[in-house]
Amino acid sequence: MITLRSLTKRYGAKTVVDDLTFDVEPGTVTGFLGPNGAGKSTTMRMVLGLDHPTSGLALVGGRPYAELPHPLRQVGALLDAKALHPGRTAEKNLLAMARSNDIPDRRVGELLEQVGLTEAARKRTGAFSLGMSQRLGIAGALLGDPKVLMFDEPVNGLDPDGVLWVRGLMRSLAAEGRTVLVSSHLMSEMQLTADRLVVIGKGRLLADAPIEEFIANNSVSAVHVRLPDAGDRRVLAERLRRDGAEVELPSDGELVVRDMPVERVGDAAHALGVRLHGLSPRTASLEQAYLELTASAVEYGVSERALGV
Ligand SMILES: Nc1ncnc2c1ncn2[C@@H]1O[C@H](COP(=O)(O)OP(=O)(O)OP(=O)(O)O)[C@@H](O)[C@H]1O
Repeated sequence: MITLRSLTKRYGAKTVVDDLTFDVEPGTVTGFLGPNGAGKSTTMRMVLGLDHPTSGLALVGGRPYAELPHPLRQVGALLDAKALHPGRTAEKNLLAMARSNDIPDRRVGELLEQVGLTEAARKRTGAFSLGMSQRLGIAGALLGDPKVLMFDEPVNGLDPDGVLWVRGLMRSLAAEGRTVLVSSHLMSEMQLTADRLVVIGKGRLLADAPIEEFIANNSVSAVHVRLPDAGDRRVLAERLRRDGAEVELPSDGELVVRDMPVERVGDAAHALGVRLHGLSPRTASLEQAYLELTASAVEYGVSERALGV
């Protein structure tokens, strides 16, 4: 378990992590999201004792990182895939990590195999592609068989096969009861991987919720109705508006209904005797919900004019 309590980090006058309080629970994959510069990496660095909090606490299994006797056996992390010794081989990089934490040498071979790097074991990591470095970084995180894992953008640079592999790995680590915190800007990937989301913006906590609840709370879902008859369309729209729904008529033969569950829309159509060709509830994607929530917390955004909207 990772525990943050009023965690705060200031650089000069700038507060980059601002009073963060949340728990990352075992047995789940928790997605850690936020716009560029929101403070995700700084938060992870504080959990790993690489940055010191200005105030507040960052604990792993109830203790600060500095008090963990064999830290790699308690918490594994991939923060920067290129933070390897470039002149050393993949195997030597992992061996150095293993020996400094009393981890048996045999784990190195096991991990290289698990991440698909057995054939590159004796290559210097300076010549590795970003994807290979990511795999080696993941091997390093898993080396001590830790209960807590943190991955900063783990699919960055991976091919589709690699992305699929990371997704399966995160899910299986959580299924083994481990605590998994993973940051990514790829919303579609997060929607497939995470159980829970923690979202921050400008260092502050914006949301901490199960993924379905997050989407429901931060987006508008709608019911799309298709009707062949224009008269029926008007009659149904009027009735639904009277019953409190917000109704749009975006194109011929279609109604978009908000603020009303699909069952009530269907019942209203039935009561009026109007003929339907389609009735479908549409839920917003995680991406839509995320953009809605973080719109005002984007620090390094592109103006609407530049986007041509
Ligand atoms: N050593 C430092 N000195 C001064 N400012 C820093 C330092 N490290 C980070 N920052 C600032 O802290 C803020 C948060 O950065 P951080 O890398 O934690 O964000 P992030 O959410 O991980 O962003 P990204 O998604 O772009 O990786 C940024 O404004 C960054 O410029």
